[in-house]
Amino acid sequence: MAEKISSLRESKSARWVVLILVSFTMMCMYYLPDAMAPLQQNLQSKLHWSATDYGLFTSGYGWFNVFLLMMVFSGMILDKLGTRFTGVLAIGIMLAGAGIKYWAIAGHVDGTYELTIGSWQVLGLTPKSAVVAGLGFALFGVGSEMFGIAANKAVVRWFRGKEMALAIGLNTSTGRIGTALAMFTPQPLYNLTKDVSAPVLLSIVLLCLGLLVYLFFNVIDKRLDKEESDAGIASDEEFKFSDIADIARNRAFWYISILCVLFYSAVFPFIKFATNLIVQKFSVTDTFAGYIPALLPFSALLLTPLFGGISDKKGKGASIMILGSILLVCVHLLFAIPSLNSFPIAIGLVVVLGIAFSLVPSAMWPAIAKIIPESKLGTAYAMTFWVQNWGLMLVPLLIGWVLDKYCIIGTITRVIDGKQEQLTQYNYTIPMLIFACFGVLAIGFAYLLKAEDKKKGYGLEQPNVIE
Ligand SMILES: C[C@H](N)C(=O)N[C@@H](CCCCN)C(=O)O
Repeated sequence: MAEKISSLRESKSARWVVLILVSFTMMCMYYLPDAMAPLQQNLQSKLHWSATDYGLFTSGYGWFNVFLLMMVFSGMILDKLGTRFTGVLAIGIMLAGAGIKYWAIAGHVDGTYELTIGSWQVLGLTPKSAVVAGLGFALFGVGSEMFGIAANKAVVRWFRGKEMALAIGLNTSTGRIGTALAMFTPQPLYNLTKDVSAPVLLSIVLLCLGLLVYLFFNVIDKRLDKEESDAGIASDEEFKFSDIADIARNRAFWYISILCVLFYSAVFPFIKFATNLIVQKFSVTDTFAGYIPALLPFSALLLTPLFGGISDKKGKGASIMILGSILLVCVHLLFAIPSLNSFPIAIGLVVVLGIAFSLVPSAMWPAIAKIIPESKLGTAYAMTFWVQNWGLMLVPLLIGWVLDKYCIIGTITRVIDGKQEQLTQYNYTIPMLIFACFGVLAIGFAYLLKAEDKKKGYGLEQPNVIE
């Protein structure tokens, strides 16, 4: 009997075109989450956001994902309706969220909120603009996470048994281009327009471009479906509720998910505060300070596919996660030392953080595909993202609160757009120690994962490529 194979999937060029299309959309989507980070001080002077308000707005990304279990629904939608429909739906949701965020940051929302439950002051004179922008970001977060799991599943579908980790690495890397652009462009855009919302508008344009490109992917992916059904190859099994229980029973899955929340909690929220940290600690200008954290996605951009390629050929996935977590701790501890304040040190540390940020994701995302069958992969990625979103939601809140409560060291007067503005000065030692603690715990879970792999034989330390 003739072997049932898909010629489209076997075609290297078709696989790589698919990867380019999905990754381009990923890049467009990664611009918005970090686009406000270089403008933290401008948000303080223009919209009167304190560090706590900025932390609240930043935490918005996870609100709906965490509390409304949106990612679990996203995983179900994905496993039931497929990557094409889910991807388009996700981009639509991101566009709606970005629109709300733009409206709030463009200055259409005035006044403050105060919310007290019993003796607990939940919101104390919080600018409405921060809350509404946070709600927009929350909606964007739903779409962004939904797209992330759809993209992962699409890449795994096209690359399983091939260059899977390399492909996931390249896909993640193009996301990093979006993050790097988000760090380089907002200050120049602001200097040009004097408008803090200009980067959000740019993100809306990028999302529309991403949508167009994703529609091209849909055309090719549909051809693969047709080819597989003509060849009698079964399409993915549909989502079942028992999938969640099956995945939740897998100990290795929990080790990866906990490692994921710890590791990413020490990276993404760090990026959100990094420009301000560098302005405050290393005494450089806002514009220049924004360029230093941009080195992080840049180094990750080059190294993630490199490490992905290495783990495809040589394996060692669990060990790579341990090494990445160790580097993460070293970087944050060195950032915490007050006397290390010369800016070449900041550059070096950010580059090393970029290495850590390449090692762990390049091994972590393919590892999930090794321990969970493909039919449940959408749900599994969704569950991991759900755990991770707790960190993405709570950690910025914690850091913003800690900064305002324990780290204020004074105020300075600066002339911004011809006006004298009072800007709060912070010492970032405690936040950096908090980030380092997440890293220490991440190392522990990476070791547990390695031990579990040895016991169960998932092959995390084995190569991915089947020659
Ligand atoms: C924030 C999002 N949930 C996330 O975890 N992003 C990861 C995953 C990338 C996987 C891409 N195929 C990231 O490292 O950006």
